[in-house]
Amino acid sequence: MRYLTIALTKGRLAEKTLDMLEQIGITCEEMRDKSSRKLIFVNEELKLRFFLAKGPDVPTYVEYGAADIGVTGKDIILEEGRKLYEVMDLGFGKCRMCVCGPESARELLHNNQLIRVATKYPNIAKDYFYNQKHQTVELIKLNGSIELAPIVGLSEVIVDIVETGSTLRENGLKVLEEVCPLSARMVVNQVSMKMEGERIHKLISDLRNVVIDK
Ligand SMILES: Nc1ncnc2c1ncn2[C@@H]1O[C@H](COP(=O)(O)OP(=O)(O)OP(=O)(O)O)[C@@H](O)[C@H]1O
Ligand SMILES: O=P(O)(O)OC[C@H]1O[C@H](OP(=O)(O)OP(=O)(O)O)[C@H](O)[C@@H]1O
Repeated sequence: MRYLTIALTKGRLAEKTLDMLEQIGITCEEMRDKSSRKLIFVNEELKLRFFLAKGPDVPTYVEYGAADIGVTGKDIILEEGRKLYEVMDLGFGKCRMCVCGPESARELLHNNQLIRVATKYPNIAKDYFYNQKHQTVELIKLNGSIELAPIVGLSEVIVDIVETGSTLRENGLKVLEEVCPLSARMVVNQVSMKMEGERIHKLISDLRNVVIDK
């Protein structure tokens, strides 16, 4: 039996992913050790390999087959647009992709004006404004602290993730429009799904029993 390789997302989603795998008997304790610099872990007994990668790299590993399975956020899947199967909503990491800004920017959105939109997610923002709203905007790519953009005058609005809303509140911004709900998803390489279908379907059905909000 060959090893199945699973790519997990570093950061916020990692712990809950490991908890969920543990609930179905797949343990990889070593991965919880934050002081370790080791990148790949093997469970000999289950013939599984795991590694942690940056979110946007997970769909890349899965599309190329370097990982058979991946766990990452819906935001990343939409933004990266890779060829893969999204097989399951894992029910954690819930948040929303939103258009946010000061209250005063609301009318700019309604009047279809040419506005600047700062975001870490240019593909999601482009699809929303161009294909769904039919509004021409200028997109500005940022890499973090997106809420700064409308405060310092870089853009009129942002497209970003909102979870509790505290970052917006503390910076005097509001959700102006909702783009889509987000959560962690399991993705599968298209060839692996055919070649290793039985093992992958077993994993999916085991996970379904422990997923919150099925
Ligand atoms: N409040 C939140 N902010 C950002 N992402 C969230 C939040 N809640 C859940 N998520 C999910 O967690 C993933 C991001 O986790 P991560 O910790 O890697 O954050 P990041 O800030 O995007 O990464 P980085 O620090 O590398 O820029 C997102 O892709 C999203 O699906
Ligand atoms: O609604 P909230 O609960 O406040 O969460 C949303 C915030 O969290 C994320 O930022 P992150 O912490 O990843 O930092 P970053 O801005 O450097 O990406 C996101 O980009 C928002 O800024």
